[in-house]
Amino acid sequence: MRVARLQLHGFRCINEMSVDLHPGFNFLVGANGAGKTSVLEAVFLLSHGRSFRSGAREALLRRESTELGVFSTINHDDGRIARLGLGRAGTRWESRLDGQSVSLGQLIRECAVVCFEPGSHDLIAGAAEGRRQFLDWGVFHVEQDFLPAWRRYQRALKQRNSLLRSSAPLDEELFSPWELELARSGAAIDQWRKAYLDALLPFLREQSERLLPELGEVELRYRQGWPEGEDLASVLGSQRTRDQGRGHTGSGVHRADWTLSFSHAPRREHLSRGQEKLVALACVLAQAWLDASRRGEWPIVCLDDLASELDERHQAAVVDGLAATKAQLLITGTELPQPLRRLGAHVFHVEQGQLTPLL
Ligand SMILES: Nc1ncnc2c1ncn2[C@@H]1O[C@H](COP(=O)(O)OP(=O)(O)OP(=O)(O)O)[C@@H](O)[C@H]1O
Repeated sequence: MRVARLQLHGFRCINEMSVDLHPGFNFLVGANGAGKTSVLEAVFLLSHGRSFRSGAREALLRRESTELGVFSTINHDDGRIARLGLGRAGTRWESRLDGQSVSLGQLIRECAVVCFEPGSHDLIAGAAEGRRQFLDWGVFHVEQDFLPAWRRYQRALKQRNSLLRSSAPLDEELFSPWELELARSGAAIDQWRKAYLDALLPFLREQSERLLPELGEVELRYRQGWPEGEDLASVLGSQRTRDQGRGHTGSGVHRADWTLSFSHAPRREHLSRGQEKLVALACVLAQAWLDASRRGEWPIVCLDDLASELDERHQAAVVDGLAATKAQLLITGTELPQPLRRLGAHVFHVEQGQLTPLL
C-alpha cells in the first residue's frame, strides 16, 4: 500500500500542507526543526492512533490552532483506494474512512505503517511497555479478536486494581470474576503474542544477518508475565495480599516482555549505541516483512533520521535490505547520504512545515 496524497492542517508546526508522494522512495530533507519528523508522525498516527513521540495526543495540535486534521489517500496493491481521516475539533477526535465516521480501531486497521525513529532505540534499551506495543500492533493487524480481548483484559485489570486499593478486606467473591476474565482474555492475548513472535523470528534472523552479521546468531526470549505452566487465575488468587501491598496487579499479560540476545553479544550492555540502533531497525524491518507476507502487500515504511550514528558500511547494508522490499519508503535526514542515493530517491525539501519536490 502507498500514501498517494497526504494533507495536514493544524498538526505540530504545520498550518496547511498537501503533498503527493511517490509510490517508491521519498526522501524528506531539511534543517533541524523543519517539520520532517512531523510528516512521518502524521502517517504513523493513521496506522497506530497515537504518536511515536511521548506525550499526549493533544500535543499534536499546532499552537494557535483549534483544529487538527490528518487526511490520506491510500492506494492498495489490488487497486482499491481508501480515504482516511483523523481529526480533532474542540475536544473531540473523529476518525473517517471513505467519508464515513468509523471507530479508531476500524481506521487504523486500514493502514499499515512501520516506523523507525530515534525513539525506536527503546525497543532494545527502554522499558517493556514499548516492546509490548510493538508486539501488540503486529498482533492487532492480523487478529480481528485481539482488540476486544485486550479491552476486556484492561477493564478487568482496572477493576481488580481498584478493589486492591479499596480499604475493604480481600473478598474472594469480588475478586474472582475479574481474575477469571484476566485469565481468559489474557490466555488468548498470550497465545497470539507467542504465535506472532514465532512468525517474526525467521524474518528477524534474516534482517540481523544482513545488518549485523558481526553479532552472530540472534535468540528471542519471551516472558508471558506470570510463571510458565501456571494458570493465571490461580496465580492472581494467591497473590492478592502481595498485590494489595503494592496497590496493583503484579502478574498478567500487562507484565509480558521480550528481549533479544546474540551469540557474540549475549547481554544488551554488550551492544554499542549504533548496534542497538541497528538491532531496533532489524526488528522494525522484520515486522514489515512479516506484515507483507501476511497481508499480501507491503506496509508503508518510515525511517526518521536513518543515517545518524550509522557508518557507511552499515548504511549500505540497510540500503540493500530496503532495495529488497517493494514498500513505499518515507525517509528523512538533514542531507541525503551517499548510500541511499542508490535507491533512486524522490527528494522533497522541508521548510517550516512545507514540502517542496526537488527532483
Ligand atoms: N504543537 C506544536 N505546535 C507548533 N509547533 C510545534 C508543535 N510541536 C512541535 N512543534 C515544532 O515543530 C517543529 C518541527 O519539528 P520536527 O520534529 O518535525 O522537525 P524535524 O525536521 O524532524 O527536526 P530534526 O531534524 O531536528 O529532527 C519544531 O520546531 C517544533 O518545535
